[in-house]
Amino acid sequence: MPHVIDFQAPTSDVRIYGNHLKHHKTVGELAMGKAKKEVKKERVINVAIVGANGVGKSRWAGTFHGTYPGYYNQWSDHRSLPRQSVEVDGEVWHVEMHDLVLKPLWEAERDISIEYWDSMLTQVHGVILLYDITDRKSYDSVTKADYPTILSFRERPPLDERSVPEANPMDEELRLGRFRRFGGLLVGNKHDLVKERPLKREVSKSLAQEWASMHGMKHFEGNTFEQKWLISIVRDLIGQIMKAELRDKEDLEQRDRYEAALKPDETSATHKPNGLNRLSTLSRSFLKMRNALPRVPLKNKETAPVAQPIEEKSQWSMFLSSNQPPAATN
Ligand SMILES: Nc1nc2c(ncn2[C@@H]2O[C@H](COP(=O)(O)OP(=O)(O)OP(=O)(O)O)[C@@H](O)[C@H]2O)c(=O)[nH]1
Repeated sequence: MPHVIDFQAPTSDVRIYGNHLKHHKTVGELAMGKAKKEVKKERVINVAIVGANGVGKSRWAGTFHGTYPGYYNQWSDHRSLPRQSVEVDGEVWHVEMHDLVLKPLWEAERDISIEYWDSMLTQVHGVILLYDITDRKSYDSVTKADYPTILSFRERPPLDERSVPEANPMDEELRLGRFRRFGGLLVGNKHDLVKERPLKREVSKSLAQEWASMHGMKHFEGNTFEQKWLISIVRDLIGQIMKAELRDKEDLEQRDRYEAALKPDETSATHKPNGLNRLSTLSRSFLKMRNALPRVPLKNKETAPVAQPIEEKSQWSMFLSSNQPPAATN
């Protein structure tokens, strides 16, 4: 699995969907007149902007990509989506923003293409949960329906494995593509409206902040007017993506160590798990120590003390065994 820490050399073309989404490439730019080669790390990532109709997703994506108020329609051709470059710590991240309405999914509409959603929701690196702060329903739907829907797609096995029950659920594809953590942000849009008329606010900031921190996310409020601000939000999201991938990497390494410990050792005649062989050094030194101790002969059966049965007494016996009152002490 590609990780942020471990950038790979370019291999193939960067297509839109599939694991190659996470493709990293390294480009070297030979600065004119300079002997030193300046290397910049680049990466293409996909971000989903999710929310109810009318919260401002298209405008958010359009302003972020610098195409608003031009035509922006993600349904027409995914391959023509623009990429916005965001620099974080000297690394360039080319971000593709996909504006998604998940309502047809959680309402289980019949004519939706599950393959599309499956590839989309399992492959995105980051998610912006967008709501309109003047519309409580939009907040409820993004937190109570959209977010759980995304999680449900990330957690289930790939479509092709669902039809093959005996497939190993932990194969390479699954290790890399599924169960991946993602970066997430909760963003309240149309803040300009409450600035002018505070009574229009339907979602309190503290409520949204609390929800976000409960789900390990950051929360922001703003509007879609300024590209600079939207880029700064995405920069934050990239930070979350990096953290998520680091945690995934740690999980995989831990699981690899665990699996390696359980693998049979080919050099040994008896197929002891590697873990036991590793332990054997420890157990050998323990045996050495034990053998070095002075030997105490074991008592045979006759000389060994015989355990005496404990006389069973009622818990009240101390009061009942004698009718004599305790002798007075002078
Ligand atoms: N006041 C204000 N209006 C906004 C803001 N962002 C978007 N809008 C307006 O909200 C309306 C809906 O915006 P869209 O970007 O089409 O919303 P959407 O979420 O893509 O809606 P659907 O395409 O129906 O899913 C438009 O009239 C936008 O101009 C904002 O930050 N402030």
